[in-house]
Amino acid sequence: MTPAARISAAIEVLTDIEARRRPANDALKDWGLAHRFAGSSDRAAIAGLVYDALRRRASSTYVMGEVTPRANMLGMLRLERGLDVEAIAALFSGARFAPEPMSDAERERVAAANLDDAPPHIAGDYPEWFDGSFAAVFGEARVEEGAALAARAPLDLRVNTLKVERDSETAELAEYNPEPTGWSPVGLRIVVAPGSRSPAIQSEPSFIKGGIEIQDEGSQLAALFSGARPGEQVVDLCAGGGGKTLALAAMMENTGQIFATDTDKRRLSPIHARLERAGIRNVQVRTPRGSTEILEDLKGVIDLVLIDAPCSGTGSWRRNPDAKWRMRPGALEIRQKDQTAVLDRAVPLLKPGGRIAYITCSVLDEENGAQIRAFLARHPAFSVEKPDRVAAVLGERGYLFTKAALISGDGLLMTPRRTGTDGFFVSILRQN
Ligand SMILES: C[S@@+](CC[C@H](N)C(=O)[O-])C[C@H]1O[C@@H](n2cnc3c(N)ncnc32)[C@H](O)[C@@H]1O
Repeated sequence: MTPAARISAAIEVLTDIEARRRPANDALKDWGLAHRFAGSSDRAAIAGLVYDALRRRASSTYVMGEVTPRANMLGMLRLERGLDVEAIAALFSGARFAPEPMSDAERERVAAANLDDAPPHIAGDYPEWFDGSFAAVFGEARVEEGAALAARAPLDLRVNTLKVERDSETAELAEYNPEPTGWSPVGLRIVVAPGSRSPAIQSEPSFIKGGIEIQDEGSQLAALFSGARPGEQVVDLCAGGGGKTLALAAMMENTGQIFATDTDKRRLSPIHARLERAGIRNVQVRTPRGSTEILEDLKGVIDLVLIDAPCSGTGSWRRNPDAKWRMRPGALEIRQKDQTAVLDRAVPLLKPGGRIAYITCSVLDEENGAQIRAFLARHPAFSVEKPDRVAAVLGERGYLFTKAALISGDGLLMTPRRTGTDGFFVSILRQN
């Protein structure tokens, strides 16, 4: 396909996403099924265009003065890809399979595109109803924080230290030029150029043999900050597919015991194959059974309960750029109720002096600090561990990390702008 034909296809996919309010991935898959002639490079390029357009939807449509998939694409090519008017006109040529030529008004808009007078939610590319929440956390920096959350994310890997070392995996994956992550001692980062195919990591021998897992550096750090130690008794209460469980098992050197559960059986099911591949022997999966409390026998004996809480996912907008436009205020309220319930469920499991690691991939205080403050009001026997102690697990980089992250009395917040990771909040609640 020509570059112009790819743009037409991407506009078609954006139109489908908007008309049927469906996830970008589903719309892209359907397009692929209906256009089997398109090769894998074409598909990757079209997906790159669609995701970049979604990342910059508010700012692109603002500069073009209309909210349509075509305006979204034109504005994105200018603002995100940095193409000038003539380069865009060459793509919007009206030739066979190319989009219609730009009108005079469109040319003028593209030429004059700038965000100098745009309101924060437009320049930062986030939904307007989040503006109050973003202002509460980031103040004047919310435009830059929003823009960093709208940027493309690198591909991060966690090296499974139960099987291999970071240096050997760096050599194994040399064709992708992986770099050690800045903070996590077990992370590798691969930067993917815009519109290029993401490396097929799942087909790599390193992955198949359990040497690496795909996991954002922020998620790796959240697991590290729990301070899980060899020999401990740990509950992973929201284990889902097991990303954090696997990281905890490696930190605990396959000793002690991790009880992994989740309220949703389907989300839990991939964990079995992942544990097997990673060579993990200290995890017991507790699959939920109706309304029975499956953790009854663990009351009062647990050192650490990890809560990777269900949340808005605002911190992972880099990886799910369409999710931010689909989210509604009602969904946030439901998540907050779940978070409160899951925090309270952790308390009776702890032995005296035990701790809860509360984690979200959200940047909103409603799901982070406000949850912690409400928890402390309900459970005065707990206190928040000081962030410098939490970050001490990073050794000498711990100090720099506490300068980079957003620290409060409630915990620490990572963001793409501040720590170069997805947005993650971590609070360690210790029972006195
Ligand atoms: C952020 S995801 C977990 C991701 C997982 N820990 C990982 O690292 O791959 C949150 C999980 O919480 C689960 N969940 C939602 N409400 C819950 C509750 N009340 N108790 C336990 N888990 C819950 C969801 O099913 C979801 O799998």
